[in-house]
Amino acid sequence: MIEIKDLKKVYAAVPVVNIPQLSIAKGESIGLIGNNGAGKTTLFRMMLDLILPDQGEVLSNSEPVAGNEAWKSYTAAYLDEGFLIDYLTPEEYFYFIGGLHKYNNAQVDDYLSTMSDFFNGEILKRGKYIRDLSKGNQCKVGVAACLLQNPEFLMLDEPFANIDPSTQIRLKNVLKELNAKGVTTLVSSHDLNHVTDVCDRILLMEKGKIIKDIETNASTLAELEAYFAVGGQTV
Ligand SMILES: Nc1ncnc2c1ncn2[C@@H]1O[C@H](COP(=O)(O)OP(=O)(O)OP(=O)(O)O)[C@@H](O)[C@H]1O
Repeated sequence: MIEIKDLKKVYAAVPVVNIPQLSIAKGESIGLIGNNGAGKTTLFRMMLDLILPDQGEVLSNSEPVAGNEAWKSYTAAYLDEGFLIDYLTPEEYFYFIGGLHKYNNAQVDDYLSTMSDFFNGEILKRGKYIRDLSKGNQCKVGVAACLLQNPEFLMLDEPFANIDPSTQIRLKNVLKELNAKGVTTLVSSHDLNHVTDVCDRILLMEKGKIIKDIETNASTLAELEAYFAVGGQTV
């Protein structure tokens, strides 16, 4: 589904992403891990055509994402609050996003009624604008807006970072359900427990390079903990 070819991004003469080749097959659940500054978000941004690579390209279903529109109909992503519209209420935002995918407000309401556990009474009908929600609740809105789009490919950047433990567990269940339905997921996280729990394949990034590409198995968590316990290694 996704092909990365010879992808490079350089800031201040330092390569912050440098991936000669990476394939993500349809239906895979991928966890992207790596210490601060490893290049995870920069990779996500190039995969979403938010920044241009200095070299190479990202293909989605065999078409370059850069300058193309087709991938947008089946890809949903939440990287940060910049993906939200601060002056809208959550309801208005969901209707807006739903409208882009030709859902009417009643269809959006039906979907929102399935999210009441995930929202935990804090998102809807609170008379608050998105800008006034806590960071964790903003993240819930962003993730819920992704799910509303019924994506074939879902990208989430550190979705567990600001959400409470109950929501983390719910989100993990949501991700497992999506994978069972064949949705391809790419989730970055600093939480090794969560990524090894929900992802079949783990990519470990360091200094812009994918230095490990592991099929998750019973020893993966211990292997990764051992790696990070010594602060990661350079290659
Ligand atoms: N616009 C920019 N200008 C200069 N340097 C940048 C820019 N964006 C990112 N970088 C640098 O690129 C490197 C990778 O950053 P990136 O945000 O991709 O890392 P990350 O793995 O997502 O980190 P974290 O885990 O802290 O979120 C960092 O050294 C960062 O300072």
